[in-house]
Amino acid sequence: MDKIRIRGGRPLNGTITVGGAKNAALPLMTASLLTDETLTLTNLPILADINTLCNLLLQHGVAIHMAGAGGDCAGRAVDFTARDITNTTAPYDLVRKMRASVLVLGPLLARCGEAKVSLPGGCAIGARPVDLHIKGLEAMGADIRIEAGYIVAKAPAGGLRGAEYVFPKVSVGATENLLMAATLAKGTTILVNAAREPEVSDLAECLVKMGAKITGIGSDRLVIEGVDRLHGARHMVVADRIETGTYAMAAAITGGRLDIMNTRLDLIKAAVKALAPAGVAFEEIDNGIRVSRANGELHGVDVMTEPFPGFPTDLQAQMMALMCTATGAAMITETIFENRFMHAPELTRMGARITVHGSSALVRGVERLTGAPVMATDLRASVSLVLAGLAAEGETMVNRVYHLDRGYERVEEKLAACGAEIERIHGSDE
Ligand SMILES: CC(=O)N[C@H]1[C@@H](OP(=O)(O)OP(=O)(O)OC[C@H]2O[C@@H](n3ccc(=O)[nH]c3=O)[C@H](O)[C@@H]2O)O[C@H](CO)[C@@H](O)[C@@H]1O
Ligand SMILES: C=C(OP(=O)(O)O)C(=O)O
Repeated sequence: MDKIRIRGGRPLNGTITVGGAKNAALPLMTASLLTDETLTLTNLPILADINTLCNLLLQHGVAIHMAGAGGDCAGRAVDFTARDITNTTAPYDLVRKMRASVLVLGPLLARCGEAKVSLPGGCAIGARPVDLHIKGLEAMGADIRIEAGYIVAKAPAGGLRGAEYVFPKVSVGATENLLMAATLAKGTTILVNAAREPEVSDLAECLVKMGAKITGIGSDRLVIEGVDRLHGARHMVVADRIETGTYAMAAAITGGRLDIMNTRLDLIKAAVKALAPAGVAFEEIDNGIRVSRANGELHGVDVMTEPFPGFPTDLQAQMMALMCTATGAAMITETIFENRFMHAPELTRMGARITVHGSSALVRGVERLTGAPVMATDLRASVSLVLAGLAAEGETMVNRVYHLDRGYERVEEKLAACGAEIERIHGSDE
């Protein structure tokens, strides 16, 4: 397994380019199942999760080619063509590798009238149930049974029916599954208390380009009028706001200055609302954001994660790392996932003072962190350890960086280009 070695204490200065959002690219890729024409996605990031989903789509019969050329899906612009769906089963050995694979359920049910999708199972940060996906599709007339670890779903003879579904809690994935299913349902679907994340809106905008009839995009009430079929389209994946926020915190934690390009300030409003009082300065520049410390010092601020437009849970671990060396204390409360503080004991190994009480963690700032060998446990925890390593005195070795590769493209290269002393150590696949 690869490791990442960092020698910290150097301010980052330079330019970092942000890729397309992993959490937008994944649902956008599954939307290709809704039409027999070609969906071309541009600004597609090169990530492990993208490749995993490509493998899943290929076994459904989706043809995947570099736009304008043949080949795999490692490029930036990729054609997805589901002319004939030859298999409606998403097997455990692929789904368990990437939970978002469950997003093929709605499209397969809508296009083919059936789907057999492995239950994704939990992951490090929580149980990750899919009951809301199932209940919403049942409201649209689907007959769904759980058999031997699989979701076995069948649409009514005439296809899925439009329905009004009120989400008992906000769910990004369930909103996306139902949104895609509703585009081809008979009649109108109203999704109430729908997720408003920019990645959901990006999916909705792509579906509209494909011929879907959707109103309320960006709100928590989506109205979808089903159509008989969707056609191909070309869509650019929205910038990754989590990558943007991560690199903003990299600038802040090292006391440097970064120009973060191919992204927008409005995508990280909630993060800015928390970081500005902490002493981080943001300036909008052409096609990006300039980030540095406002006046040298960082101050502890309290943060609570919430569904969009609140503070993103996917930036919580990075914020905790930043608060470790801030003056004063910070109370960080995680309201979305039940086990998303696994970075805390690892940061403590680096000298951080963190006390976890249930869904809250109290961080008391220290003068300086010290480098140490640490273990990545999940995607965002891994990058929070990289951030801490950039600021720490001495050497930090981050183990199990396969977690990092799920959602960050060439992170060590991007940081090294801005002055970080960071390198990847390729390990055996033990
Ligand atoms: C690929 C992708 O887009 N992943 C994102 C997506 O995950 P994901 O779509 O899995 O997250 P959800 O928004 O669905 O989860 C929010 C909460 O609802 C719960 N829940 C979810 C579904 C369900 O059927 N039943 C249920 O109880 C979850 O356990 C969690 O506690 O949104 C999360 C919250 O913004 C982000 O952290 C993930 O990065
Ligand atoms: C939790 C995340 O992703 P996933 O839902 O794919 O696990 C994430 O992107 O932080």
